[in-house]
Amino acid sequence: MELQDLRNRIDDLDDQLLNVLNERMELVKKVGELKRSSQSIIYRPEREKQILDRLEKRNNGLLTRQAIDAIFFEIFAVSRNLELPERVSYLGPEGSFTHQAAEGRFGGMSEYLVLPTIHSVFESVETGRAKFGVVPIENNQEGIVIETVDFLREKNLSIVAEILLQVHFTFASQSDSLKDIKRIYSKDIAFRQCGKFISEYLEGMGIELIPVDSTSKAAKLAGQEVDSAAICSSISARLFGVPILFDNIEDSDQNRTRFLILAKDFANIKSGDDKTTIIANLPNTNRPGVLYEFLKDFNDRGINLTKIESRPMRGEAAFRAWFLVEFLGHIDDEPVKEIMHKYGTHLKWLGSYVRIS
Ligand SMILES: C=C(O[C@@H]1C=C(C(=O)O)C=C[C@H]1O)C(=O)O
Repeated sequence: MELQDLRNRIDDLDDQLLNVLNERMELVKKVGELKRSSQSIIYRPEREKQILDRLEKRNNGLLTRQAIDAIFFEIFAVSRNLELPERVSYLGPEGSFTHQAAEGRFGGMSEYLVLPTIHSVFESVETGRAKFGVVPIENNQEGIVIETVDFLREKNLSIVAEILLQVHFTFASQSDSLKDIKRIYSKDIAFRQCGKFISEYLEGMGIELIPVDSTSKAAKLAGQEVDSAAICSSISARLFGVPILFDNIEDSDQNRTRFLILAKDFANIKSGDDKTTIIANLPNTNRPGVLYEFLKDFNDRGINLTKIESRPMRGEAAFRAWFLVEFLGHIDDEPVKEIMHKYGTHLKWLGSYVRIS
């Protein structure tokens, strides 16, 4: 078939797609009206998951699950904006991995509020300046993001969903020869995560490694100086127009960051494959076995714990800790309810949401 024939057929299909999408939007609009009249929540991650799972099962074409997710997350985001535009804040700067995570879930059309600190993201959601906030919570090579964990306890926000992002770093510079590069900008954590690339390609060349606040700031600087380079995300290299010389330069291809979407007073309906996050301020009984007994309650009920992170009780002279605890299951599951009831105000429920990781 000739190129023009193929393109004509693509045009026909696009016409059909456009009609079907418009038809879908009509239905979404009606759902929006129903939700508004019953004051219910617009964003339903568990419904979106159900749609994606169903499509994956039905799929017999070239599209991978990842591709289906990417296309449909965009459709969902456009739909939600039609139901009610909702602003999303995220930990910036633009081009950060959190930006990438937020856009992956809320699409290119949402209104974004770029904020400089994790604290300001929490605050924007608390004050209602944004409906949703996106923050990192952990990296599987570097561990927990302490600021996020501490604000989860301090503030009164709910976890709506989690996002998992595979972290890839690129080496970007306006110079096309490594010999001409005098300095590399990046975040200290990124220098660490790309140690092998740096020692194999750049050692002994007298190149200075300069840590800056964010990888997108690194990209911005590398865009202003021809003899500099940045180790940054591909999204920020593109944002600042710095050519990418090497892609995926991280030591480990297992490098993933987990992000949380936060909102005020949000509760998901059970999806059947959920995760729950709670804060445990266990009773200060001064007897052995308090933590052991708490964990045993999960074990006895066959609840799979996925994380326990210990943090200090600030403002006390004693060395006491509180815990961020995550497990598989939903707050409406009977065994989970039992534990919540047993410990009462010692536990704070942050959310039950569709499990991704
Ligand atoms: C249309 C709805 O609202 C939102 C949009 C969805 C969609 O586009 O299919 C799905 C879930 C919600 O996040 C719905 O709840 O069904």
